[in-house]
Amino acid sequence: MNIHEITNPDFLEDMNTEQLEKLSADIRAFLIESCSKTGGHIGANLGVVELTIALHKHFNSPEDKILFDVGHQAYIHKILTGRINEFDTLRQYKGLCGFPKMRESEHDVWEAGHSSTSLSAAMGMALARDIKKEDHYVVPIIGDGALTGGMALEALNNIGSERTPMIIILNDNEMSIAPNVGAMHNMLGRIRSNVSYNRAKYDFEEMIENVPQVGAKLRDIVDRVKDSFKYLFVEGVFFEELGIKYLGPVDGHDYEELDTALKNAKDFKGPVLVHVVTKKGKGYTHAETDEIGTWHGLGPYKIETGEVLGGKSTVSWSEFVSNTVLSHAHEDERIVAVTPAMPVGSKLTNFARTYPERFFDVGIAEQHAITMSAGLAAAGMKPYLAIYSTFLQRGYDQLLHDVDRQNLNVFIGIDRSGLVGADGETHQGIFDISFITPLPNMVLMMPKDEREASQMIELAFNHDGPIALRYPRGNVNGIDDEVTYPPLELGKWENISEGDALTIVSFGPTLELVQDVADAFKKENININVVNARFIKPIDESMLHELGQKNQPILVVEESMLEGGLGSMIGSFMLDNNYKNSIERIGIGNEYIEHGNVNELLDDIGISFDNIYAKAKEMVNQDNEEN
Ligand SMILES: Cc1ncc(C[n+]2csc(CCOP(=O)(O)OP(=O)(O)O)c2C)c(N)n1
Ligand SMILES: CC(=O)[C@@H](O)[C@H](O)COP(=O)(O)O
Ligand SMILES: [Mg+2]
Repeated sequence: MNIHEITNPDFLEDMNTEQLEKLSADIRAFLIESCSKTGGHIGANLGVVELTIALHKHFNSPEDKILFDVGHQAYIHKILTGRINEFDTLRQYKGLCGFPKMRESEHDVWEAGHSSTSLSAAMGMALARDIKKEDHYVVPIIGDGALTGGMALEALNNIGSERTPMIIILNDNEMSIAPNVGAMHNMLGRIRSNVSYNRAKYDFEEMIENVPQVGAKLRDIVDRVKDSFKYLFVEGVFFEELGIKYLGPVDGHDYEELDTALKNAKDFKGPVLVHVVTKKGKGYTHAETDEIGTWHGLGPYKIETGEVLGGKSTVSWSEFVSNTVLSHAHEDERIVAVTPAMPVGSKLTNFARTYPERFFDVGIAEQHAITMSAGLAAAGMKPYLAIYSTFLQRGYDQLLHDVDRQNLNVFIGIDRSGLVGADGETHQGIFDISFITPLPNMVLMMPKDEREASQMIELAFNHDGPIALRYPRGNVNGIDDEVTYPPLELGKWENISEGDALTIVSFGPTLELVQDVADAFKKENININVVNARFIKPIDESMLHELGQKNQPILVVEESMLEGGLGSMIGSFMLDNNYKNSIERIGIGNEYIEHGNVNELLDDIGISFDNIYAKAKEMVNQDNEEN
C-alpha cells in the first residue's frame, strides 16, 4: 500500500496485523519527515498511529462519528481520509488545518482546538442519534490531559447517569503538554499499575460472556463478584462508579489488544470507556524521550539531531515576562504563579524550579485556575496567573464574578495576545479586549516593548485590584538595556511622535508599523501624531479630550476585534462628549481568522504598512479639503 494513494479508510478492513504494522511504520516515517519541514503537533500524533488506524478499521467513518478532543492529534485521521498529499501545507496560510476541519472532509464531524469538548459533543450526537432512531457508533477520543478539563468531567457525570451509549477512547500517555498532573492522573496511574486486577476482571467477564444463556440471577452474582474484585484490588474504579463501563488498560501500540478491546466495546450497549495506554512521540527518539513537553508541538526541526530550527536572538515574550515576575517573587513572598497546564508555553518552568511551593500547575482547568487565583488574592497572596488569551475565554464568568466583581489583586499575564499564526481560528488571541474592557475594575495593558513591560509588571504588583498584561506570541524586540523610560502612570498614554495632520492610536507590536507609516509621512513633510495607548483600560480621557478639542482626525489601528475594541471605546467616548472628530479603525472585522503566518494574516486583514498608509493619506487629504 502506497500511503500517498489513500483516499479513504475502507482498505483497512481486510488488513492483517502484519500489514497494519507496516502501514503504521510508513505513516510514522512520513509524519516525522513532513513535520520536520512544516512543524506541527508531532509528539501527540506519533503516539496515536496504531490507535487511529485501529479506530478506522473497526468503525465506519463518517457514518460512525469519530471525534478528536483538542484535535491536535488528528493527523493520522487526516492521512487515512485522503489528505496526505496536502501535508506540505500543514498549518500554513490557506493550507491544511492543524485541527479537524469540516470543510476539509466529511470525516471531520467535530472541530476543536480547545480541549475537553469531545465528550459533551459526543453526548449531543448520541442523543440525536437515539431520538432519530439511527444506528451508528459515537466515538470520542480524549487524552488524559483533556480529561482534567471541567467540561469533560461535567460530561462524564451526565453520560454516566443518562447511560448514553458511546465508546469513549481514553488515550493515556501520562502527558498533557508537560507531564500530566492532578488526582485524576494519579488515579489513572493506579489503574495502569493494577494490570493484574484488570486482566483478572477482563478474563472473568469474557468467561461469563461465553457461557450460553446466562440467567439474570447468575448475572447478578457475577456483578457482585466483579464488584468485590474491584474493591479488593483497586482504590476506586471511578468510571464504573459513574455508570460507565471500563475496559482496559489496553496497549495502544498493539493491534491484537486494540482489536479485542474495540470488539468488546462495540458489543456493549451503554457508555463504555476504553483505557488505551500510549507513548507520546512513539517511534522518534527525540520526541519519545521528551519529559518536558518540547515535542508536543513545535516548528521545523532537523530529523537527525532533533534541533529546532529558526532560533531567534532574543527571548520570547513569555520568557521575558515570567523571568521578570520571578525577579519580583524574590522580593515578595506573597507572589505565587499559577498556570492551567501551560508551564512550558508560558515559560514558568524556571519559576517552578525556584519556588516549587509557590508554583501551581492545575492542569487543563482554566475556570479553576482563575477562581483559585481569586481565592489566593482574597487570602492576601499576590497571584500571577499566566494564561493564553484564547484559553482565558474559558474562564469569563470566573474573571467577572470572582476576580473583578470582588476587586481582587489578581495579576493576569495574557499570553499569546493577538494573532498566533499556525494554530489558527481556535487559538487567535483577538477577543480578550472586547470581553475584558466591560469589566468595571479591570486594568488592561499592552506594552510597546520589554522595557515598558517591566514597568507594567512593577505597576501590577503594586496595584490594588485586578490587572492584566497582554503580550504576544513571539520574541521581544531586544531593546538596549540602558534605555530608561519616564515613570509609568496608570491610564496615561504616550505620544511617540508629534504632529497635527492626523492622530494614529495603537498599542503593542502594531505601534512599530504605525511609526514606520508616520516616518514615511514625515518625508513628505506631513507630521503625524502617534499615540501609544498602552492602557487599553482605563483609556486616557484627558488626552482624548485634547484630541476632541483639536477636532483632529483619529485613526485607530488594533490587532484585535474591532467590535468592542479600543477604536470602539474611543468612538463611544467622543460621542458621549459631543466631539465631532472623524474616526476610522483598522482591525479585525466580525470574522474568525484562520491559520497562517502572522504577517500574511496581518496583510490579509489590512494591518499592513500599505493599508495604514493609504487610510492615513485618505484621512489627511479629506481633512485638508474640509478645512
Ligand atoms: C481549554 C484548553 N486549554 C489548554 C489547551 C492547550 N493544550 C493543548 S493540547 C494540551 C495537552 C492535552 O493533553 P492530552 O489531552 O493528554 O493530549 P496529548 O497531547 O497527550 O495527546 C493542552 C494543555 C487547549 N488546547 N485547550
Ligand atoms: C493544541 C494546543 O492548544 C497547543 O498545543 C497549542 O498549539 C500550543 O501553542 P503554542 O505553540 O503557542 O504554545
Ligand atoms: Mg496525554
